[in-house]
Amino acid sequence: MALIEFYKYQGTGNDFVMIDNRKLTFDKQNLKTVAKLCDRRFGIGADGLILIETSTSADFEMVYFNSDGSQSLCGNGSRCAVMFARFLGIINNETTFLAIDGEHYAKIEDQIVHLKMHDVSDYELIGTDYLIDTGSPHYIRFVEDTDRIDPVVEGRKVRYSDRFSEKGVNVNFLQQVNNNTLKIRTYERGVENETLSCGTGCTAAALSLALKQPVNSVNLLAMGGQLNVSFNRHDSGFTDIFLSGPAQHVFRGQIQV
Ligand SMILES: N[C@@H](CCC[C@H](N)C(=O)O)C(=O)O
Repeated sequence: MALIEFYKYQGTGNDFVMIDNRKLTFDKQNLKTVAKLCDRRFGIGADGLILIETSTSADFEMVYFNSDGSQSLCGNGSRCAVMFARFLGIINNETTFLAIDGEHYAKIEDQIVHLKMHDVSDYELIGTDYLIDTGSPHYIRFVEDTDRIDPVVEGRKVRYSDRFSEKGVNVNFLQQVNNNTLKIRTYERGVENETLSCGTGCTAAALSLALKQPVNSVNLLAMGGQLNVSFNRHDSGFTDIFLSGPAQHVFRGQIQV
């Protein structure tokens, strides 16, 4: 039995258990422990778990796990990790850190974390839906009214379809509110449920709107709050993509595992 000290953070309702693992005391091969800590009944409860570790090439490394123990890039988790790294005294208001897809720059301004995402040059049109990888793969579907769909039922149809069942995909439902505003609901693989917000999903959503009309800054109204995605559009794709929004400490504690 070990006693683990943790912090709980949330970014627009996407919630994470955060652990300072600079001394490598947390065994990250033990995915059962990851899943247990994220369990909302038998553990702390979270959409994912993040370890902050040291890096030789950047300010720190963020190691992200979905609540089932699988790994990918997490946009909201990255924003929370930046806030946590500042709390730990590793950084001030600007940083370059490592995530599963490589290096990211971020800055904190007035409690808002601006996270630079990698350039996106590729997408696929599937009927009227889009498939865009923003560090994690996102299936995008525009709908009339996001309040009138069940993201779990509809999301699972796509996520477990023949094409995606093996590796999974996140499924986003978008409703266009005005020229540069989208309502969004997301079914996340690895959580296998709707989450209140998904940063890489909001990024993919904003880029998909830009594929339909000229826009370079999009407001995303997620179930757990508001995010903004800004970018430059070129013939070859999208650069200077920033995901911006709040990230907050919720509570801290200790748990026996
Ligand atoms: N909530 C995240 C995305 C986390 C990864 C995703 N579930 C996947 O496995 O692809 C975000 O804010 O980007």
